Amino acid sequence: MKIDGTPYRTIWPAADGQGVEIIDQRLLPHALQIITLHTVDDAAVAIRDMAVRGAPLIGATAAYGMALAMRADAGDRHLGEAYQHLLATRPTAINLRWALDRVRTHLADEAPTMREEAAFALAAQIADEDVETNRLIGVHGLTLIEQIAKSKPEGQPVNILTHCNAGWLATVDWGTATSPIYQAHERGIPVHVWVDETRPRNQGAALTAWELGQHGVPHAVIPDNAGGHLMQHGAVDLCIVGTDRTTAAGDVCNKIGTYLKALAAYDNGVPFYVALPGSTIDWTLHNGVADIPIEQRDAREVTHITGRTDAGAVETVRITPETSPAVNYGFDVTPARLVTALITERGICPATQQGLASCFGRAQAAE
Ligand SMILES: CSC[C@H]1O[C@H](OP(=O)(O)O)[C@H](O)[C@@H]1O
Repeated sequence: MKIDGTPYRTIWPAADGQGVEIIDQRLLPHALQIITLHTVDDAAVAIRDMAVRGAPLIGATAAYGMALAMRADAGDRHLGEAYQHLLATRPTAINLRWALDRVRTHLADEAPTMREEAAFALAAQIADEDVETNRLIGVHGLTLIEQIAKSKPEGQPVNILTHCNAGWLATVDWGTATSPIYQAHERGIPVHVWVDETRPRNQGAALTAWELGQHGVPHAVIPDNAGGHLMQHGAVDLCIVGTDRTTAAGDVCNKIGTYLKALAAYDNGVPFYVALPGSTIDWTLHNGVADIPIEQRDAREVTHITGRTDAGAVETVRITPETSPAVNYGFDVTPARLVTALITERGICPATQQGLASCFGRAQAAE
């Protein structure tokens, strides 16, 4: 997508061939800072510390991390060490393991002398595939927005609620949940987005709002707890969120608070869609609540908040008593029964084992 009119992706090989460049998302919306990753550890730190985040972008960054590792040492031992080092960064987004497995499998068959070039080529391919996959998610999701638009008075916007950031900043480009929104906006369909701020890291307030503003998409940032009220009063036509891992049975793991939004949607008869690429499906799991590992992050993300003063200084301040402990679960799991459907690059899929298997041409594994 564009930033101040200039096309960007979230990750790309440096022009001088000396590294991989990323947008450091920790500084948005206050500053646009591009940083260069030179080593596999740079990539691991960028994922762990959320300079890059979002399941597909985590996967692409890990793939480039493996390439940087091969540049330093293409031996079998280092291949395995790099895999484990990157895998240990964050536990929930399945795209991390998906990308690492794909790269390790590909490199295992290569002579060490060929691994650096092969790894960078595959990382670039993974990035390019992500862009096209997300564009297709938008194409299919657009049909849902078009259907609702037809039922509304002329000029009235389709009101869409989203949670966290499943935008182009969470992927290499387009985003997952935002791709249908961007494509509807670009076709002149009036849309308005309710942007959950998404405590505690405020990916919605800081990233989704910034993205939508850059693209001219009408939106409003809302407290996480406002969505149910808006749904009760008919202000939400549909919800579209992303996911970090979805089971073969359609249970959806996403940023903490998604489950509560799905419950409110279910109670108010609001369609609740989840946008995802096939790479975010964990075909080995069927019970998301029981089996998906939920990342617990530093309590400081809850006890402190970062913002920019009116004078322009970016500061982090404490918002809780020093004596009060805090607990920081990063994700929750929405059972498939609360999901209207899954928007994928293959089309709109039922959130069922049979629906996903059919969409992705897979034999149904026994539960
Ligand atoms: C398209 S994946 C987006 C997904 O990732 C976010 O988590 P995080 O910012 O912690 O990486 C959030 O769950 C989004 O829905």
